[in-house]
Amino acid sequence: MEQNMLSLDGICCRFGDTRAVDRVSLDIPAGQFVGIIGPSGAGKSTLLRLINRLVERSEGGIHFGSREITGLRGRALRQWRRDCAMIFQQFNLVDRLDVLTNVLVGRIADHGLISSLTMRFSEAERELAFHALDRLGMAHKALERAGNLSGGQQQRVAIARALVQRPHVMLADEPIASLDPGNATRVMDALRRINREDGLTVLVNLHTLDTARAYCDRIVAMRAGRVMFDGTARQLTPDVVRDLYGTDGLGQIDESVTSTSLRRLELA
Ligand SMILES: Nc1ncnc2c1ncn2[C@@H]1O[C@H](COP(=O)(O)OP(=O)(O)OP(=O)(O)O)[C@@H](O)[C@H]1O
Repeated sequence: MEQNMLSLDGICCRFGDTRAVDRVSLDIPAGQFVGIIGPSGAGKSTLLRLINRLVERSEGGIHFGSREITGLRGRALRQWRRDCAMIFQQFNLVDRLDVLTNVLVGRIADHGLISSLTMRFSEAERELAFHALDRLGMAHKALERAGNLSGGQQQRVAIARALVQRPHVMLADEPIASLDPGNATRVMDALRRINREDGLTVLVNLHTLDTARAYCDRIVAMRAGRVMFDGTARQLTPDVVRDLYGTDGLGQIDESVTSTSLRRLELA
């Protein structure tokens, strides 16, 4: 098995009668930048949460290289959660702490209880955190209160916090959904740069087709828990988009997949 290949094999997740994720199988090679698109309720968030075990699968398996993920417990599960860092639409920073300390929180999993509680970090860790901020163009804000930053800046700090975990996989659940276009571009650029420079696998849930087409090596489209399309941006033709979101047009399309982006696709 290819080292660090993330493999989902017939993975299912049910909530009562709802099949949030329904028999999804994907092989994601190390270093791929994968965008997951689809209408609201398609199962995109649940898929990412299954991978990092925030929700449990009903059926199927997940492997990372030779490691079987769905059975991990205790220490091994904590290690896996470090290996696949997650970032969210809400940046989840501690507003009243400074930016550097927020990034250092990403190291806490490596600490014992006492040093975590007192938040004592080594000089090497502080340097690591500072370096991560620098890569995201945020080093100059290191000592500022996190709550004073803009949304885009907070999301870049959240990415820096994820990076100091030294993950192999980055799971990003709608990381730009609450950002203006300029900040959305800065965050997506940062994710792609890290993906290219570190060979980090990135799975990102996106609401806009244009962004998925611009950034992703591979686009996976979901509807009603199933994978309806898996291919490159070039293969995601207007016909495929219409099939995905329904022929009766924009009514079924998630509102942020705008008519403008669809029209642009049609003209392409
Ligand atoms: N914890 C839960 N309990 C019950 N149902 C859930 C839970 N989480 C998700 N669901 C349901 O599973 C389905 C898939 O939800 P999910 O959030 O994964 O979709 P999504 O594609 O990420 O949607 P969105 O783009 O709106 O965030 C939906 O029908 C949702 O209502």
